Amino acid sequence: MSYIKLEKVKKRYKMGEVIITAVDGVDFEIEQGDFAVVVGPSGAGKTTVLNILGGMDSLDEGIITVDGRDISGYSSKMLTEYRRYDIGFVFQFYNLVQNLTAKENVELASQISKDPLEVEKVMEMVGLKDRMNNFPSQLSGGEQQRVAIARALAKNPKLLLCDEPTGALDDQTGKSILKLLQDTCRSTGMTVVVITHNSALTGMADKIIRMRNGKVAEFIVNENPVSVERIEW
Ligand SMILES: Nc1ncnc2c1ncn2[C@@H]1O[C@H](COP(=O)(O)OP(=O)(O)OP(=O)(O)O)[C@@H](O)[C@H]1O
Repeated sequence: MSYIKLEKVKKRYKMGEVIITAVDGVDFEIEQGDFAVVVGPSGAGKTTVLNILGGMDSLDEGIITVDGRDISGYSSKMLTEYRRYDIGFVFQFYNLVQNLTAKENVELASQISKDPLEVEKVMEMVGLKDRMNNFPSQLSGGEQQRVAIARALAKNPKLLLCDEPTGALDDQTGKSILKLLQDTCRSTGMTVVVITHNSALTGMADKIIRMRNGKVAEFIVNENPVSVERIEW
């Protein structure tokens, strides 16, 4: 049994009289410790899949199993716990609390975890040991994203979900963030799923899920993922 398994997952949104099928029968599997990339054009359904996988949205049909548990059958209370303890999220625009320091932003997450990692260690992991007491406005975009990653990692989640984590960053900074995510995946064995519209990222992934019109257009198992440094943007 795979660590993550989606079977015939469907999600529709009703906009007045119109029904939009955002996810239209999606199947894929990801193993524990995989670095997986979900790639595809705008509107393909990538964010919807990630939100469902992270317990932030419900599905209409299908089954999602994570670590042997059928989360598609979860009540809203169970989903809250799932989000709190099992999932780390990283967003495009960091979503940091502006009047808290970098360290305090990370502590916020570790405080609600059952089995948190040590905050100072995580700050060191993401390369921000010397910037812990800075506020978000005193940090560059790349550094703010490192804080956001530290915040997600500090919870010690089963799954790290990243929605366009480099979308607001220049190419070099984006690469350094991807390197951090890939290194974290390799060194901790954490399962990482990254959404992107940038096909260049596929070379560094173990699993590539290419989406189009709410469906999986292509699923690739990459036996020889390369390091970020070798990716051409
Ligand atoms: N809350 C919502 N209400 C109505 N329609 C929605 C909602 N969320 C997503 N959709 C629609 O579902 C489809 C898939 O959207 P989704 O955001 O998952 O795509 P995406 O691949 O992540 O695109 P992008 O790269 O632009 O973020 C789109 O047509 C979108 O307009």
